[in-house]
Order: sequence, then structure tokens, then C-alpha cells
Amino acid sequence: MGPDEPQNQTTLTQPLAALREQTLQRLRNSLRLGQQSMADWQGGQLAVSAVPGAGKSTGMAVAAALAIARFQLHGKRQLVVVTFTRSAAASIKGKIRENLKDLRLPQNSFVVYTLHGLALNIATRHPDLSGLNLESATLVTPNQSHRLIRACVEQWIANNSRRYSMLLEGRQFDGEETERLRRQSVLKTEVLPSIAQIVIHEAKSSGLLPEDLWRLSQQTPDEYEILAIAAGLYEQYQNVSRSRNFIDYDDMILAALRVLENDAIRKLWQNQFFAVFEDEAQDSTPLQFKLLETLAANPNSPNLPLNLIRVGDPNQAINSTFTPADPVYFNQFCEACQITDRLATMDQAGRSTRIIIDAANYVLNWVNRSQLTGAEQAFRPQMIRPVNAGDPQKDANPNPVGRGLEIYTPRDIYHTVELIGERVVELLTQNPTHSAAVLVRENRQGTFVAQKLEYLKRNHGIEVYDVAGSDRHSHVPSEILAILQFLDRPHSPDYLKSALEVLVKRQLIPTQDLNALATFPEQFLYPGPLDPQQTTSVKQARKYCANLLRARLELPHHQLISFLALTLNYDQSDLATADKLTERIAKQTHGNSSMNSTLEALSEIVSSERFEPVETEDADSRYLRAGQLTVITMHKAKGLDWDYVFLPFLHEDTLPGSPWVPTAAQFLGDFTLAEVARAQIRASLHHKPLPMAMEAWDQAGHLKTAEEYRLLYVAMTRAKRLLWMSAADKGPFRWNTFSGHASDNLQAKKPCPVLPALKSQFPRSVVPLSALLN
Ligand SMILES: Nc1ncnc2c1ncn2[C@@H]1O[C@H](COP(=O)(O)OP(=O)(O)OP(=O)(O)O)[C@@H](O)[C@H]1O
Repeated sequence: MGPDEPQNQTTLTQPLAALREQTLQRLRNSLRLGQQSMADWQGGQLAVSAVPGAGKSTGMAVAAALAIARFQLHGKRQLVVVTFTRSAAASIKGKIRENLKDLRLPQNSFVVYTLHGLALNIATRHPDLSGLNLESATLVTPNQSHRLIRACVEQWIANNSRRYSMLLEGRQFDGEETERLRRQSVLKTEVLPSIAQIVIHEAKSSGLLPEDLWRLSQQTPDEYEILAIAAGLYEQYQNVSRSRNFIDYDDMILAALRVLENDAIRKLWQNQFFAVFEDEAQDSTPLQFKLLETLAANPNSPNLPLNLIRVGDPNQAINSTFTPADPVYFNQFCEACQITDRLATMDQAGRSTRIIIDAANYVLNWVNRSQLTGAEQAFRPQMIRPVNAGDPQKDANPNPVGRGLEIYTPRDIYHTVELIGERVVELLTQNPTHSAAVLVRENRQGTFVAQKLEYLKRNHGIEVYDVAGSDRHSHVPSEILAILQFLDRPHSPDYLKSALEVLVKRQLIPTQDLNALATFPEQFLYPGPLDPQQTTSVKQARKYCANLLRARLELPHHQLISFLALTLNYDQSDLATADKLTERIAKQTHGNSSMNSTLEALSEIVSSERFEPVETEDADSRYLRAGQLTVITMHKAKGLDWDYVFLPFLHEDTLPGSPWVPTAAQFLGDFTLAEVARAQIRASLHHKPLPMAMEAWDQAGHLKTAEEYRLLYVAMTRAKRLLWMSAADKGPFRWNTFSGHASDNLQAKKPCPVLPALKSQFPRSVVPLSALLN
């Protein structure tokens, strides 16, 4: 954070200018070499490529204060700092404020925004130009089951019978009626919604319109015309959102860009904003970059260089397989800046002990050499270096605890958690002021770890904080909605399927082919004597549904939600959320509490962004408490660090995993349509020839592999003093269907391929089980 030197002993007689000069020097000297390149910025464009733990935000906060002083910025000529999350925005804002206070410079000389916050601010100031009216619009993040996506899929089906029957036909089809209905269900509830969600977002964030997709679709002669399907869905999506007044996050950026098309207004903003500093630049989409570029331009001479600093680490790009952000763009920006000698690197980091840095560098090189990721390398070849002697960071590159890097091969996943428990007790008892975390690849693993380690609190006073568990109450409204929709229309295959999905997710009924059950709701719910015998799993599912339907008849309407919350086995905090939901709906439907009005109010709540949990600064510090064991996903751990980091379950089937076509959709071919369309769009954006379906699928696989290894790299670089890694010999077939009961069969598992390589490179880090017996 701030520098460690003692505060200046100032006297009122000392002239302000000299005092400020001293403070500027002190601030600059509090930075290490790489950070100083940012602090010495004299205008123009600068790319900063940094490694994990290099101190990007620390450097940027000082650079911002120095630029404000150097260019004498003020309320009408400000510096804009852009970060990726709200919590990062709050934290950097605090740091800049402190620095400005020391410098006695005006606090209104800068603003900090997230990209969307910035866009929203511009768009709402000029509603006439942006066409954005937040009073009447609802902000949505449509997932596959969102009613906006559903509506656009239904309309597309109604208007595109030829393309739809081609899909139904698939690779081959004998015309059998049950199979036709099953395929219809899969297309309507899985395949088409997934194309809509993934492809529309990809295209829209890259600045493409439906007509651009139509044009692209003419360049790919594939049998299903996947890009034409995507273009049609995109068109419907735009129509439906317009008519219902929904806007998504891309619309906010587009609205701001529309405002800035107006010459006078654009100049106004360009005058207001002297320069733009962007953090986490590897996560921006092309459309977001366009917004920053526009604002950073000189209002009077557009040909002058932009006043823009972009700081990022392409090796920590871990959102590219589910958002259109792609490390390629930031890498390209770095390369463009390098040509004019405007690329700085921050490759020294003080976070981790030496051996952890060595292990992370080793993984990076190993993956880049492995050719597992096709033509494109997963990582920018950028090594992390420890800091020099006398670095300003306190306890930089600390001494290791234990072996610094420890690699285990437990017998199975139960044994894994036992070993973690024992090690945590040892470590936190010896060093109660240190922090520890278990980083997992998926939430289900986190729940398992948290459950098995519950005893730590009871027996040793060590708090286990399960981040996913405490955030889960945000799922309550959508789960209740799915069940209520089914209760309202039990014979709708779509609603039945969604309700069954909730029951499976809550582990109330066994996992099974839900399309088969949902195809004939009547036959499933009320089987006649001539119908085929139901299997045990189907019977369990039916019994559950029948109970729900009975409750609908027997219970007064206002008790239904509380009943469902109990039935779904919610924990205390989920139950509290359900209660709040009931209250809110009662208020909204006051005087008209019918099933219809309840459903309407609930749909609004579920689709409205305002109900989503908000990230706050507090959340981060909650994850980092000393003496606590935090259980968190690798994705969420980005940007954070702990003294001890545990990475269990590093198995090949989840890390890197393999691209996978759901059994239900295999009638369409050995690829998923959404990923193929996405890879085709990506190729076109990068000015490459459009791949055919199978080649596109391979490319999608390479992208996923590359991203998974970057995720592992992010996870490893969260550790300061001890990095504990393991892949057990046995684990569950799939985590999302694993109940955690000892009766579930475990299978032999292969480790993530880089793990054996790490073991041979760091033999002293391999902890044999025999060493643990005493
Ligand atoms: N010049 C400095 N003086 C003192 N401490 C520093 C300095 N630079 C960074 N640090 C400390 O190093 C740690 C890492 O910094 P920061 O979180 O900014 O890194 P980062 O580059 O954002 O890391 P990552 O990308 O891995 O999340 C922080 O605790 C920060 O306070």
C-alpha cells in the first residue's frame, strides 16, 4: 500500500511547492522500477504488461496522483481511472485519495469507474442521444433460461421452419415420434438458448450487428448454417429487448458510443477527461476499448497520440471462454506500443516466496512448449522475477513455510480433505495471524471441502468461510420461480424440465435424462397401466413432483413460497432470503395476490439486475481474514492473495478438461453449435479464414485448454508462503452429480498433465504419504 517512510515533519512556513515536490519524490521512490515507468508518464499512449503480484494497482494509484500534479488537473479537467470490478474501483479510489491528500491537490481532479459505470454515466447524461432511459428500462444479464432468451428462441422457431427442421433432422433421423419430441425439447431449452446467449454476446461486444452476422454466414458452407441461425436469433433478441424495454451491459456501452458520435458532445467529454488509465486491460472487449480510445483522444487534434495507459496481465485472462474478452486484444495493444517504444513491463513481484514463483514460471513455459493449445500460445512468455534487495514492499518475497511448494498424491478425495485439515491446523496454530484458502475449480468441490472441514471450527476454533455457500441465496428467486411456473402449468414440457433441473441441482432427485421425462409430461406425472414401467429414478422424480402439485392445491397461496423453501432444503440464510422474497412479492402484488401476479412479480425480480448480489469492498476483506480458511473458486480468487493456498483435485478431466458435447445434443454432431459459431466469429474478427464446423470445434477446445491453464497459473500465484497442490488417485465421475456420500463410487483419476512434470522439476516438493504417518 502506502510507502513506509515516516511522514514529513512539515511546518507551516515551508512553501507549499517545495513540500509538494518532496512528497512527489517520496511517492515515486515508494515504487519499484517497473511501477516507476507508469509514474513517469508524460502523456501519450503506454502499455504496461505486468506479472501477478507486480503491484499494478499500487503503481497505478501513485501514477495517477503524479499525473494529476504534473498536469495540474482539476474538476473540469480530470483523470479517469477505469477498473474491472466495483471492489477494485473502491480500493484504488481510496489509495489515490490518500496520495492527493498528502500532495494537497484537489480531490475532484480524478474519477474512478468500472467500464459499465463510465458508459452509464455518459449515456444517462444525454438520454436524447443515447436513447437510454433507465427509468423505464430493465437491466438484464440474460442467461439461457432468461425469458428474453426464451422468447427470442420461440419466435425464431416460429419464423424459421426450414432451418429448424434441418436441426431436428440432425445427422440422421428415422422419424420416430418420441425421438422427435425429445429433440424438440433439447433444441428449445438447450441448443438454441445456448447459441443465443453465447453468440449474441460475442458478436455484440465486438461491435457486430445482426446484418454483419448474416454477411459472415454466407462465407461458411456448413450444413446447419449455424451463423445464419445465430444472426436470426440475434435479430429476434434485439426486437424482443426493444419491445420489452430490456437492456444488457453491451447496450450500455453502445449507448455511450452513440452519444460520443455527436461531435460537440464528444469534444465536451474529451475536454473534461484529460487522460484515461485502465487497469485489468486484458479483460476488456473490443467495444469497451473503443469507448476508452474515444475518450482518451485529443479533442482538437484527433491525430495526436491518445492519452491512455493500459495496464494488464494477459496471462491472467480467465474470462475469455464465457465473455468476448480475449487476451489477444491486449497482446496486440502491447505489440503496437512496442513498435514506438511505449511498452513497459512490470515483471518483478514481491508477493510469493521464490519456489512458488519458480513453479508458476515453470508451468507457463511447460504449457507454452506443450502444443496443447494449438497455434496460439496460452501465455505471453513473460517470467515473474523476485524483487531487488531494498524493495519498498514490506517482507517482499517472504521466506517459505514448510517446503514452500508441496505436492501430494492422496488416496482419494476424502483423504485429500483430511490432509488439508491437518495441515491447516498445524499452520494456523503456529501462525494465527496468517491467512489460508482452498481454491477450487467448481462450487461443488467447495461445498464438499467446507462440509468435511466443519470440525475445524468446533475442535480448533478455525473459521471455514465458504464463499459460494454464503453467496448462494442469490439463486433463491430463480429456483422458486422455476417451481412456481411448473405448478402453474404442469403440462408444459419446458416448465417441467426447469423444475426438474432445480430438484436435481438441490440433490433431491437423482440425475437422469430430464429431456426424456419432460417430453411427455402427462405420461411422466400420471402414468397409465399401458405405459412403460418407470425406473426407480423416474419414480422418485415423479413422487417429488406429485407432492409439489398436491401442496399447490392444499396450501393457501401466500404460504407457497415458504413451503417451497423448506422443501428445497434451504439453509438458514436461504430461508431468510425466501422470506424477504415473499414480503417483496406481497408488496408488489398488493390487493391482487393471484398465481399470475405472483409469477409476474417474481419474473421481474429474477430478470432485473438490481436483485443480483453486489460486490463490495467488504467482501474482499471478508475472504482474507487472518486465522480463517476461505473456500473459494479459482475464478473468484483473482486479484487476492493468502499466506497458504491449497489447490486440491487437480485432475485432468476438470483441469484442463475436454470440450464435451452433452449426450442429449449428440444427434446434431460431434460439436456444440454455439462454440462453433463463436470460433467462426472470432476467426473473422482476427481476420483469419472462417473455419468449418469440426475445425472450429478444435479451435474452441484449444481456447478452453489455454484458459484452464491460465486459471491454474492465477490460482498458483495467489500464494505467498506455501502452495499446496494435489491430485488424488480417486475421485468422483463428475463433481456436479456427486452427492458427497461415501456410498458414491469413486473412479481412478489422472492428474492434470503439468503436475507430473512439476514433480520431476521440484522433487523435494513431493511429499510422500509415508512422510505423513507420524
Ligand atoms: N511499491 C510497493 N511498495 C509497497 N508494497 C507494494 C508495492 N507494490 C506492490 N505492493 C504490495 O504488493 C501486493 C501486490 O500488489 P497488487 O495487489 O497491486 O498486485 P497486482 O499486480 O494487482 O497482483 P495480481 O495481478 O496478481 O492480482 C500488495 O499487497 C501491495 O500492497
